[in-house]
Amino acid sequence: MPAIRLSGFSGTLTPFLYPSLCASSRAARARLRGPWSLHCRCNSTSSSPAFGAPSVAGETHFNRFDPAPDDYSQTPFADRCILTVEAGSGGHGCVSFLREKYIEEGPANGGDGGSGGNVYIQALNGETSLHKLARRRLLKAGRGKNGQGKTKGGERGRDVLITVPVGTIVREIQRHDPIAEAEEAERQAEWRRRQRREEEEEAGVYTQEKWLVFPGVTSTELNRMKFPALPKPRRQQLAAVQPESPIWLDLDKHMEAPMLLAAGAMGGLGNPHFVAPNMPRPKMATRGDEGMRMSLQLELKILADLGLVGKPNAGKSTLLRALSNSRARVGSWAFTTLQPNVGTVVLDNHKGRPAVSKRGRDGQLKDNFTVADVPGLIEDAHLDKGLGLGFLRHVERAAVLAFVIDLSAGNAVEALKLLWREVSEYEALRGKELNEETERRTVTYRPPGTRIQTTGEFGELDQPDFNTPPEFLPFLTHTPISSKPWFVVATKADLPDTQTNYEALQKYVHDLQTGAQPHPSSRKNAWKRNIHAVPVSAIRAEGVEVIPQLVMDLLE
Ligand SMILES: Nc1nc2c(ncn2[C@@H]2O[C@H](COP(=O)(O)OP(=O)(O)OP(=O)(O)O)[C@@H](O)[C@H]2O)c(=O)[nH]1
Ligand SMILES: [Mg+2]
Repeated sequence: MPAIRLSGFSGTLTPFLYPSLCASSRAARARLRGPWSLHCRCNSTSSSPAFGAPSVAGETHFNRFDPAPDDYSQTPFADRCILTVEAGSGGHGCVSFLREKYIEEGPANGGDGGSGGNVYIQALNGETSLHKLARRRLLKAGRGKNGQGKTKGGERGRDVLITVPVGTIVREIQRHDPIAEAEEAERQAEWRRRQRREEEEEAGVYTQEKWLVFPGVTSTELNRMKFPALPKPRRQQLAAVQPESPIWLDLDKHMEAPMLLAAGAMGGLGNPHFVAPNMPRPKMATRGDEGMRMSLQLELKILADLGLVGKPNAGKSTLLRALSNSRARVGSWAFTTLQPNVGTVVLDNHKGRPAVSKRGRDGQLKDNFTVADVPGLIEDAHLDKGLGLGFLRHVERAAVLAFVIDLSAGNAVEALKLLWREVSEYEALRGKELNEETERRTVTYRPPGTRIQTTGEFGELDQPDFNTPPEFLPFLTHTPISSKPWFVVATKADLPDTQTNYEALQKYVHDLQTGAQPHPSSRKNAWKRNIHAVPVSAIRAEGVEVIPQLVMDLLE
């Protein structure tokens, strides 16, 4: 990583914005810029009006960085939704008998019902939002087809695949699992049988939800019919790889293959299953099981490389436009941005191929990075004021944070301190939440090999198997926000009388590095190395060209 010293840094960045602050050489500036420059930004500065020249009164001059309020594109976006998923029900078994010439009363040949479709989930890099799922609300896998005569099994139900963006968290809210209920009922019945010391199987009875009978059976015949004991509740073999309940998934990586969420229910049994010496031609089959139903809460926490944190109207969206091809909405009022925008900054050395030389968080070579522009943050945002928590959630996952400060809107140092106060209050809240969650998981976790046995009225309590070594739950981890690398983007530097404000900010940032000032988050392990205050004019795309290099170095 090329060493960037603050003194050299400040001098090399400022000549066109603040010529008087410029002290050091052009060579240092070239070193800082690195081999990259922005893919699409280079000639945009020349098209902007001359630096410092006041715009002609009455003339409306719009460009990419200072667009008209209605010049934006907004892709539909949702970062949370509640979804009900239903695994497919099984098809019914079939009651049928062989019919052939010269065979008067053929044997039973009803096929089994097909099993229901499964529900899968997959996090994909191409997905960006949960809005499609938010609209659907209920996703149902297909029901298995019924069995048919001539021992033809029913067809399987259609599977359902839920595709979500990388960074989605899936939490189970509630579930209705008919098989688990049937298993529980079976366990209770077993226990009662054992109490009465009855070894022999109890004869079954006719229940409409469980049994299907031959269509020609009359009600008197049905009353006299003997039913075998109901078969034990069954699950597909696939159900073994289902995540344990309650589901809590953090899909923070691109998934090559889908993951099973809920396996479809088994189909019913055809009448050949009930052939017995005393019942050679059974006139009954079982119905297919009902599919499992779950309510899931999906939450997308954007996994951008750079998160822009700033007060409303600070110029975050303009900065995103200046850095990437984004068409985020820009307006001269607070809360222009109501939902996060993500832009991609492509690093290009103008040789037709990307300059790939840095490795990202996952060790992969990176030729671009993503920037998340989130709604502005006001005082007490951590108490959910303004758009508060809704956006702080996204900041939490960015690898690097850029605090965007409007130099023309009062004391820049105070503004930076306020932003840090909100962010660190949020961090404290999250820490508490995480501890509670870790505790919750510790209590409910049961190591593998533990079996539930049933004795006593409510069944025997869980008896951990002490012979198998316990498997520890992975700790819930997250990088504290304050220990993430960060820097300051002092924007609107083109406006008059912003120089002294910038100088004060720069001095404060320098003092943070040297330890002369405490870190604004007042945390112990807060990031203090390589903090820079970059003056930019996003509206003219000036000064922003050093940001990609800075971000790539910090990402490394
Ligand atoms: N002079 C000047 N004006 C700027 C600059 N950057 C942004 N602005 C203006 O500041 C206003 C707010 O810009 P936005 O980019 O919408 O600010 P924001 O931080 O995204 O605002 P919210 O989405 O409301 O949080 C707009 O009128 C911009 O034209 C700059 O570098 N110089
Ligand atoms: Mg905005």
